[in-house]
Amino acid sequence: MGLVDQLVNQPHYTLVNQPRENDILSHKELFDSIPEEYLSHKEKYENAIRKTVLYYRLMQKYQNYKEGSTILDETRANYRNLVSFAVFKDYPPLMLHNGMFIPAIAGQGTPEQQKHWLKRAKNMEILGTYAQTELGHGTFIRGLETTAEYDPSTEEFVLHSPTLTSYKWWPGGLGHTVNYCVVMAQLYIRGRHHGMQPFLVQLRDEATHMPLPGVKLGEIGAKLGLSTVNNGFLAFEHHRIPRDRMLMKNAQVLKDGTFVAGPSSKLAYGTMIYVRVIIVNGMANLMAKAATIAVRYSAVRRQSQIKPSEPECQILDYVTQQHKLLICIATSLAFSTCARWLWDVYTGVMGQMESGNMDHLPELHALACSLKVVSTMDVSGLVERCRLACGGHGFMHSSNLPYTYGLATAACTYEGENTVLLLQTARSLVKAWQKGSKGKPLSPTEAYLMDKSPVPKWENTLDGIIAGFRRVSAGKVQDCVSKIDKLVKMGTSYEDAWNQTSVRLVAASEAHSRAVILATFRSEVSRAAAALSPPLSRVLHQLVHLYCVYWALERLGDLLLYTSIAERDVQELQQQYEDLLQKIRPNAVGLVDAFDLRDEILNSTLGAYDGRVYERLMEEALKSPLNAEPVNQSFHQYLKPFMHGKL
Ligand SMILES: CCCCCCCCCC/C=C\CCCC(=O)SCCNC(=O)CCNC(=O)[C@H](O)C(C)(C)COP(=O)(O)OP(=O)(O)OC[C@H]1O[C@@H](n2cnc3c(N)ncnc32)[C@H](O)[C@@H]1OP(=O)(O)O
Ligand SMILES: Cc1cc2nc3c(=O)[nH]c(=O)nc-3n(C[C@H](O)[C@H](O)[C@H](O)COP(=O)(O)OP(=O)(O)OC[C@H]3O[C@@H](n4cnc5c(N)ncnc54)[C@H](O)[C@@H]3O)c2cc1C
Repeated sequence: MGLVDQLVNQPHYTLVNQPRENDILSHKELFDSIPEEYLSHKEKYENAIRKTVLYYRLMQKYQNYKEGSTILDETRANYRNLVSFAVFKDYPPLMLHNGMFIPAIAGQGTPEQQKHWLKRAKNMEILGTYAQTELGHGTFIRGLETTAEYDPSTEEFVLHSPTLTSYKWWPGGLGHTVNYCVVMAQLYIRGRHHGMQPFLVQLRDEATHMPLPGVKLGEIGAKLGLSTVNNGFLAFEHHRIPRDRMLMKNAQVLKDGTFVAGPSSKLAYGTMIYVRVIIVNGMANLMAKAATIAVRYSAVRRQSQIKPSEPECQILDYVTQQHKLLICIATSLAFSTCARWLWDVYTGVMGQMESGNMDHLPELHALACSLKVVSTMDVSGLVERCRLACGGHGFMHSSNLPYTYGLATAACTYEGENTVLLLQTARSLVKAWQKGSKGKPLSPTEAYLMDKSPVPKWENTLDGIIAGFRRVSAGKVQDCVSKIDKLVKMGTSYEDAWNQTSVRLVAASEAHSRAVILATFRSEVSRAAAALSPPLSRVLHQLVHLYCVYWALERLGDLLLYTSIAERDVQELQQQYEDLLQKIRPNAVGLVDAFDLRDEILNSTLGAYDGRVYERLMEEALKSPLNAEPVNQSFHQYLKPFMHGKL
């Protein structure tokens, strides 16, 4: 399928745009008569639960969950991600149920455990989340304090939260929604530590929903965004669970307390790799949504004149507006192509691991970390740019740009804080450099690090730019290795040398990510474009070209340091960039229309297909409860006495 065909015909579109009678979005009871901004914190949550139940009942009715079709395939189709944007401006309270609870069982449970628990979870008979982070630790997993002590006399695990900082803190849906969860806890058997293991724990009575004895639950309070996700806290007071509740696909605990280690202790972290891979595609969706809103609004909004003799122009005709927004279209496509490529890498490595081959897990971990970071970092920044590009109306909740920013920026922190994950990829790059320097073969995505050929003459072509980014990455990695080696030779410990080099390591890791993304975007579009009409192929290649030139101009300093790019090349690149803006401008609206995001999914006064921006802004304004009466009671209660000197 061609690239844009993929956009328009992705499986989720068959679900979302299917004939009316089966169209989830045609059920208007899913939508709010009163904008949720005017609800209280508690009402927002209760309304989200109301819509969640409706939404999942319709999903179960309309979506063809083929028995055996894994949640991974369904989530990959993305329809849940997009359709849920229609029903919930923020994520639903059950985001973690599908996003991590089910994948954790699928990835960490034995076949028997999967058979029993996946069925109940997918039928929504039980609702779950993934509880790893604690009040005191999120990044440093080895520092997590929740314990699971095995008692062979009763064949049970005793879960306990020894300190306030050991309280599980953040898991979505944990506060009041779910009744089960996968808890990551430090396993101890007869006083011996066996690392972090996953446990499937019932938290609430299935009939009364009351917390079970020894389980303390609550929600963590108001946040920047995701106000309906019901992030909560959880503490255990010597809470006992049966032995068969440890998810034992990788490591096992036998009845007598014998611990059987899995092929790698890091397999317990597998759910995080899966989610990082999924997040890249989620970012592509958020970017498509924000770009559609901002580009359509920029085609409707007329402001000021380019020539005094002419009427006010579309703000999209300002080259500065094109500079702000056309990269957003390209970015969405870049991350959706990279997401599919990364998903294929992920499923390939998972398949190899099923047959015991762990060789490619480190490369997958490094790729998942780096692409999760760059996609969340770029999209957060560009969604905010879309908001700013819409002026005052972009600041309205009814534009849906502030909510979209909240969804994007949250992903910079969850599933691995971005700096920490870039350092993980840097760890892989330094190891690759050291390995390659000994003549050992490197993984496909890191092999370029060993290109010792002389720096070639710079070329202002896609090949030239991609090769340039690889030179930057290799050069940065080499500088990091040299600095670390130099510090160690001066007597600094490796760990301190690593820390003192960490700013450069993060930059090297980002450079590597950009080299991977540019190369993947370019090759995936070239492959897809072959099946497309020449005009469509041309505009997609223009977007790839724009994306590569944009990032070359954004990273000029690095290119000047590590390649032979010269001043005249830079002048030419800048001109290429401006020419591309001019070429793409006529197709800008058509390109965002090709994302095919229905009005219900955009949920935006500025981005609706009919362009009735001003009428929609006024319609939304009149929904404010304050507009129900001409004089608010506070005038008589406070202002009038105050203004008359009586308060
Ligand atoms: C719109 C966007 C969304 C779209 C839809 C999304 C749908 C999904 C819904 C869910 C969304 C949100 C909910 C968020 C849920 C969470 O946040 S869950 C909690 C997430 N927490 C983390 O990610 C913690 C981050 N910390 C870590 O991963 C580790 O602590 C860290 C890697 C930072 C360090 O681990 P250490 O134990 O200190 O290990 P090191 O010594 O650094 O490394 C040891 C070796 O292990 C390898 N490693 C580390 N992690 C992994 C892994 N995950 N998989 C495989 N291998 C791993 C590492 O490379 C080292 O290997 P080496 O020794 O170099 O060979
Ligand atoms: C919206 C949202 C939803 C979430 N949902 C869940 C969930 O469902 N389940 C769950 O288990 N967790 C969840 N989390 C928690 C999330 O996974 C953690 O917040 C994340 O892993 C970061 O850990 P932390 O908050 O402890 O930050 P820290 O790790 O304390 O980071 C704070 C700062 O310290 C820096 N830092 C930390 N370690 C290092 C290091 N080694 N080197 C350099 N710098 C470092 C970081 O870069 C950062 O700048 C969620 C978080 C958010 C925001």
